[in-house]
Amino acid sequence: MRRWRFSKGHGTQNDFVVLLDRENVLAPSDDDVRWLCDRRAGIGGDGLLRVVLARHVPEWDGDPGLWFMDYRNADGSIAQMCGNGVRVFVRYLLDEGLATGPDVDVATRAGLKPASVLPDGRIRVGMGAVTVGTGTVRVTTADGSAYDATPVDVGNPHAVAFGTGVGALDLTRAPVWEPAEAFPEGVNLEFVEQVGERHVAMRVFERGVGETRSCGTGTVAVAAASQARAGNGDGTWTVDVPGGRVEVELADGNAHLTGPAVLVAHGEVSLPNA
Ligand SMILES: N[C@@H](CCC[C@H](N)C(=O)O)C(=O)O
Repeated sequence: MRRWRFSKGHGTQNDFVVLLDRENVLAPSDDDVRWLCDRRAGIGGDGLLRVVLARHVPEWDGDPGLWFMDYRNADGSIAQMCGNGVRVFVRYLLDEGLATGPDVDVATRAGLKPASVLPDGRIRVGMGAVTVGTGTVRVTTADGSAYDATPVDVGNPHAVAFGTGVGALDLTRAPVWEPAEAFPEGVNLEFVEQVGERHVAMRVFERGVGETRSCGTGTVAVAAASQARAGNGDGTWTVDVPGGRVEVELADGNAHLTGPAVLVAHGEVSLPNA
């Protein structure tokens, strides 16, 4: 029987199982990830955050003394980056005494992410470069509604669809995009509604998960695509998601994401036999 210590946390209700694996010995399989993230059979989460020392991660060529965020989607797939996850990861490091704040650097597959805990408790993360693509893809939701969507790279792939009120969207099944070759490894799909000046609301259908209550990289994609579309100069965007609100600062092609991060449970889980 494998018994693992875990924590559970969320950032604007994008929720994660957190596993401390300092010396890289746990090796969760795809099935393990799916089971841990299963809301009925396991603990439940949109993804898994494995906390491992960066020196054990061959693809990391930076400071080996940092903590590496090994992020996995609920279906077991690996993603480059998770904007809400990195805040929860920082909260975990601080609460467990694995780092000292208020500034904490996190190693990720999308590079080094510097984070700071703000006086109000929210966490601000340097997300790095955000690139709004040219052209559009056509995204069709379950009820047959079709939207033009702008590709955006936030380290992981996104497509941001405009021209919809988010309340009535049908995300009960996965939307499809055309041409399919635009995103051979899948894509996170955001749907945006303008709320006010530099203020938008969105819903998201995440690659490897399904509809989630929030997606941090998605909020950055939405802010960048909205800014490009409006022809605005750099500035700070408020992004409302079903699970709360975040702020995205855009400057010179780079983004900072600020939002809450909380841990809600700690325990021990007995995994089914492999
Ligand atoms: N929820 C995350 C994004 C997680 C990864 C994504 N599903 C992908 O496969 O790229 C966020 O907060 O950014």
